[in-house]
Amino acid sequence: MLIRHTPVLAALTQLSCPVQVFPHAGIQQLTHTHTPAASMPDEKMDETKKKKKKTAECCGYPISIFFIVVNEFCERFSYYGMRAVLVLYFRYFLLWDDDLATSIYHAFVALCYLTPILGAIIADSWLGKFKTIIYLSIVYAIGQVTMAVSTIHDITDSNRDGTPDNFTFHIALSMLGLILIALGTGGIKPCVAAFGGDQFQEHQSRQLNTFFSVFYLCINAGSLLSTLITPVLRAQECGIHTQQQCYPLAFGVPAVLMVISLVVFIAGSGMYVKTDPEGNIMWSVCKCIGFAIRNRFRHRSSSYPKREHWMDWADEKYDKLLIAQIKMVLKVLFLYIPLPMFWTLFDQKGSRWTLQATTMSGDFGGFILQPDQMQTVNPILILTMVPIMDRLIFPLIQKCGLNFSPLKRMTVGMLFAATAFVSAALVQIEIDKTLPNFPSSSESQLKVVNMYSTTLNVTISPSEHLLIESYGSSADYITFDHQDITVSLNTSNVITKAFSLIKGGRQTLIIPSDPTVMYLVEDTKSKPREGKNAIRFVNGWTADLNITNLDSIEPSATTNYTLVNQGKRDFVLRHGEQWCEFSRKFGFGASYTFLITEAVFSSDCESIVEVEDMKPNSVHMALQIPQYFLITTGEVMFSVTGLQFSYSQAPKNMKSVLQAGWLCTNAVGNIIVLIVAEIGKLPKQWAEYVLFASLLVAVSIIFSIMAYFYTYIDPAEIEAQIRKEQGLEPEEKEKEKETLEMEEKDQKNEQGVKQTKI
Ligand SMILES: N[C@@H](Cc1ccccc1)C(=O)N[C@@H](Cc1ccccc1)C(=O)O
Repeated sequence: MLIRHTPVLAALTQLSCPVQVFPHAGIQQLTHTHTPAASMPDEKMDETKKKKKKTAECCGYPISIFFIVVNEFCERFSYYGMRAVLVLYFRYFLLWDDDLATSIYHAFVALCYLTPILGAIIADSWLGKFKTIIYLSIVYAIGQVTMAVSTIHDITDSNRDGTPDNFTFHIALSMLGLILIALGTGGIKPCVAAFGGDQFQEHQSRQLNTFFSVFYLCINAGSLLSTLITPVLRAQECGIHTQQQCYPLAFGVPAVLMVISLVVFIAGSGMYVKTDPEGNIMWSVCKCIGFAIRNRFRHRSSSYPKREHWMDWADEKYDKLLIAQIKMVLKVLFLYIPLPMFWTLFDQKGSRWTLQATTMSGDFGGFILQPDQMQTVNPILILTMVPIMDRLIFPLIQKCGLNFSPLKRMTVGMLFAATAFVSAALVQIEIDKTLPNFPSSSESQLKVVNMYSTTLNVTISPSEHLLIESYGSSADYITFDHQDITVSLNTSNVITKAFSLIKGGRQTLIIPSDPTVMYLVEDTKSKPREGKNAIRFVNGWTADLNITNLDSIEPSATTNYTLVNQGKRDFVLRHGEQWCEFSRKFGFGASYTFLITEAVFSSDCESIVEVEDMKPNSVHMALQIPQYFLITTGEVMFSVTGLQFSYSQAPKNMKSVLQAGWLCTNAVGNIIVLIVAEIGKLPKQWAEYVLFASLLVAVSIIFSIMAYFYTYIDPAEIEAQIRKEQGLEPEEKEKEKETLEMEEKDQKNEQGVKQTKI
């Protein structure tokens, strides 16, 4: 176990404070007869006692915890539910393009994890955690309601055509809503976990650790339910004048959940242990750090004796306790420097891994999984793995006599995340084997479709000779390293035509019933998005046709691609009184051209020919389960432990600040994802996965070295000890300060300063 006896710890052990191992947390904690309250002034101690008496317990847990975990469940439902439909709202309601929609989405997520700093400062320096949670939850709920209102298209749809008439209004309102939500969700995030921790008393350290696991379970139960429910709500149709996708319901339910979350939190108000902030702590911290730096600079000459820690240069002016607390926080924040790399990998499961899933098959026999639904595997695994880890794995490791301290757990968590990316790379290699051979930027690809009544001999200069039967196509795309081609058809007389192909593109040459008007159409050159199928029709019938959900199609013409979902789809082809129904079952990620023959109506649509432009995805989405399993194991070891660690190692008055520091590592991780996406990618996706895995292994090695030198502390014990020391030596301290002030004036330093290291 990593514990080093610093002077204070040594002093503490001498003061009959036996060191006891709390195996569950893996942190050495100090049992103490001197509680922080014991060294407080009498009135303050009475107040604390009063507060502690009030906390009712159930099975060893404070009852107030119930309100906090329910509050967290509702809040996470609200947050993840809103997030699940946000990009679709940008894309299909505000009609933004893909790039703008995803950039604003990621910027919003990054903002949500930057605002915790603001919430923590407000809580620890000004309002206290309880009031901060209440006020910022109100801001959050207002944001959610604003967002829901912004999605009601009828507000500005004065001509009742089903689309909003004033987009500026909807954009402005939704941006205001999102800013309020980011302020609210981020602001309360560091406070809720820390406030939950504050409810526990000295004798409940085991329950305190279980609390963080239960807290994490509630987060994931809330997020799982909402990511399943809100997309279903969105898919409903609603509206006053015209029926549209029901965004108001999809955003409205999260808004209601946020209001419930606030009400539940307020309902528990009489039961909470509320710790008031000890003045403007953040301002004092900044001033103290500033003074230490300035003072160190002033005494840079070698004639001044060195001090153990650079913060000790604030000793002349600032309280020993404050200096010790700052040292504790800085030590942990320093340790956090490598952590964003974990989140950089973790957050890619929402982007890169979902994209990977779009190139796979989600047919699980009894049910179909859409690519973006694969993400729900994470909270499902969390719900099963946290109890297994807590009840089985960690106790087992402990029984084997292995020391699995929090920082070791976090390192192992990082390594799990790295192996998850190796697994993703292996899956990618399998997928790449099945992907079509798309043209490089200098190549062009061509396919030929024959809608002529007889088999045709097609020559594409200089050397391609094809024999294509009527209503048939060339076997696959032909790749050219030049763009200009000449096509010759051997009909009753030879027809020759020159074409210029698109560089880096895929095209089909359509030879209609009148071959002299043969023409090129552009094909998709990537897998259709979201695992959908791209389909189009070529009309070989003699007159205009109407096809369900497509525009009318002229004879010999080709429709644009339409995206259809997996499963059985029906199309009705109609011309005047004549019609027939055409059904096809689709898989994932394929592309087809359907050739409508002259006999379409007489054959009851049976004669329609299917040309497969791109094969359906064949690698199964189940292959992603190992990588999800590995990253979730990593998350349980890294994230749940990090949450506990940030609470346990923070001084009492800076718990929210350290929680915010922890959340900031996630914000930085998200920003790294954005930068990497912008800077560009490696040519092969699997190579990028391996690169990320290697980077995380390197970072985890650095982290384990830093962790080796970290000393676990019990902040409450140290604070109590310093308070005690201060209480015993006020005069001595006063004298020391006076001497040092004089010394500063004379610009002489003949006397060293006694230092205390935490
Ligand atoms: N496992 C995630 C929740 C999740 C739900 C659905 C899809 C993906 C993820 C989780 O527990 N998140 C926690 C902790 C966290 C994780 C990342 C960044 C900040 C916090 C949460 O509080 O949301």
